[in-house]
Amino acid sequence: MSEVRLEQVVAGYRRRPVTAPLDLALAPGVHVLLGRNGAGKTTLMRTLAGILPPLSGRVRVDGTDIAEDPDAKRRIGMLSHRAALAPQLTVRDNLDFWATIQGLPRDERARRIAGAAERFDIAALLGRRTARLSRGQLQRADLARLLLTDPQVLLLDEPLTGLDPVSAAATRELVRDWAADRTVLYSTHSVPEALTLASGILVLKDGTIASLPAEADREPGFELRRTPSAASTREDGWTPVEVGPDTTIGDVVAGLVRDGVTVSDIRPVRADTETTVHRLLGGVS
Ligand SMILES: Nc1ncnc2c1ncn2[C@@H]1O[C@H](COP(=O)(O)OP(=O)(O)OP(=O)(O)O)[C@@H](O)[C@H]1O
Repeated sequence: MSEVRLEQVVAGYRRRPVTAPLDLALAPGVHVLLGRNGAGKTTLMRTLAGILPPLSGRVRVDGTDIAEDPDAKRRIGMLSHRAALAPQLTVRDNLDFWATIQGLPRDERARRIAGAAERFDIAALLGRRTARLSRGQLQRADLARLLLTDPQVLLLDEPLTGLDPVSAAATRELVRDWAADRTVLYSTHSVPEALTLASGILVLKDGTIASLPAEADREPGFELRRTPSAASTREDGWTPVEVGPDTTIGDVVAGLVRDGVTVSDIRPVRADTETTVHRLLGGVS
């Protein structure tokens, strides 16, 4: 089990910071990273993987700075949405090359490649050049590549993109299995996918990260029954009213009286997870 920690990490490119200084600790489990296009999810993941050096700050795995210790960096593996496999090489040569640069001896490489081929159902593809694989086949080969060295921290950048529903479901199952004893950071644009997988949801916006608050801490709101404006009433007869964090039920009633609105009932509610995620992403004001 490994923990990853960001300490005042600014992720970005030369002369172009993408994030503010970030502090974040990720324990084993699936942490889903959401953010609008261009928010910086890939940039952040590449920084966590040690592919892109942070403009400032440190990335630590189990307390060790990955910039100072190659063994700590090897505990992290990243799956990009563009596969990290050379198109002119066969799948077997790609896997063997990857295992070689990770320092595995020949016998061990052959053993692990055979195991990964079975696990990811790519035995029949080992002799094919990766340029000739379909998107889903390439994805499976890249997952096999990633898991050859059994990294304890997995960074998965939109791993289901382009997969058919059966392959997507199988990959989701794998992610759940891995997260039992590994730390997984998983980026996606799908809020429902995030909700089914995540033990924690992180939203990257304007260079900063917000964690989804626990249900009990969600922003409160109120619902009214039988308002005169039937058009804004939901099928169940209740109409949601959004309010600020300190608004009391008395404030809502006073507002209704002032506006001459009659209601038969009023009840406090808390925003559901999906609404809260959309609000954090900036889609709902
Ligand atoms: N190699 C690069 N050099 C300079 N800027 C880059 C580079 N790659 C990405 N950027 C910029 O960094 C910002 C963040 O991009 P990034 O790809 O990390 O966002 P993202 O959240 O992964 O987006 P998407 O959801 O569209 O994949 C964008 O403004 C992008 O233009």
